Amino acid sequence: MELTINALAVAIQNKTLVKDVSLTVRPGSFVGILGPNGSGKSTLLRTIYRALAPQSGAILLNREPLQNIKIADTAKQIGVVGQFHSLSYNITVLEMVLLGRTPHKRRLAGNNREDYEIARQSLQQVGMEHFADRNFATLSGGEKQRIILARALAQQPRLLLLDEPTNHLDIKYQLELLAIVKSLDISVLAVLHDLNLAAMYCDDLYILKEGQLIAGGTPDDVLTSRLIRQVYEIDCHVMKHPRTGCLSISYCPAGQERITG
Ligand SMILES: Nc1ncnc2c1ncn2[C@@H]1O[C@H](COP(=O)(O)OP(=O)(O)OP(=O)(O)O)[C@@H](O)[C@H]1O
Repeated sequence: MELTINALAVAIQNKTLVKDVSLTVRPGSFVGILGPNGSGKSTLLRTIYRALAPQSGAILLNREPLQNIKIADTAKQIGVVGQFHSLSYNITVLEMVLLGRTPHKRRLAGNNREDYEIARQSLQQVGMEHFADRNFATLSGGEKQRIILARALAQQPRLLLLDEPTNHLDIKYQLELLAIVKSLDISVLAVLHDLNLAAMYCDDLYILKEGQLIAGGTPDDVLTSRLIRQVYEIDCHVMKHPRTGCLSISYCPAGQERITG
């Protein structure tokens, strides 16, 4: 699925939080949105999944304006993994993942064999199949985050929107989660904070600052020390990782050339 955003503006309480944003997520590509805290990343994502209405501009799915698509149809096509908010529903993990099947079912219809199979496969994809019968509320933050991804996978979306999906995960699971997402043959738009993870997994990156896009392109194009300084007001060293060939960024706190020695 192709996502196109043209000259989008979003305002809340008369304050414009997203200004003139245009970007494209090509079918099957993994696109990252980066930017400092409060730069409008979540606001942009929430507008795409229709939790907020745009002030102006257009959002198109496969060139069809979003407002022409029924909400029930967008629910089938767009999966969302939002920011972690210590969810503690008192249901089993399998029941939580089965909720991902809801947009595909008639109202009040129960889960059928296919729903169970898809839910168990999704649990397997995130390495959590042995947690199926556990009470969701008793999981750790990182375990919950993986189950929420499994729920989105069970939805079998054609576009996945992720808001800081690696929050609460240790580094092994950060890498694993992004590798799972990358291996899916669907379009992904993810808000990320970790520039190194973005460099490793994203095909394209866009950088937001104060609601405006200030750069877009491949990680090699975007993640320059000059741009990182402009956006985050820090010094850094950017090099190619000798094993992965991806950009690798190390940070130098402002005004400190050496911390030890
Ligand atoms: N409902 C709201 N009412 C008023 N201001 C809001 C509302 N939602 C967001 N904002 C403000 O809009 C700005 C952008 O918020 P947003 O959550 O989109 O930023 P973000 O880039 O995702 O930030 P972070 O990296 O900290 O998660 C922030 O200054 C925030 O305080």
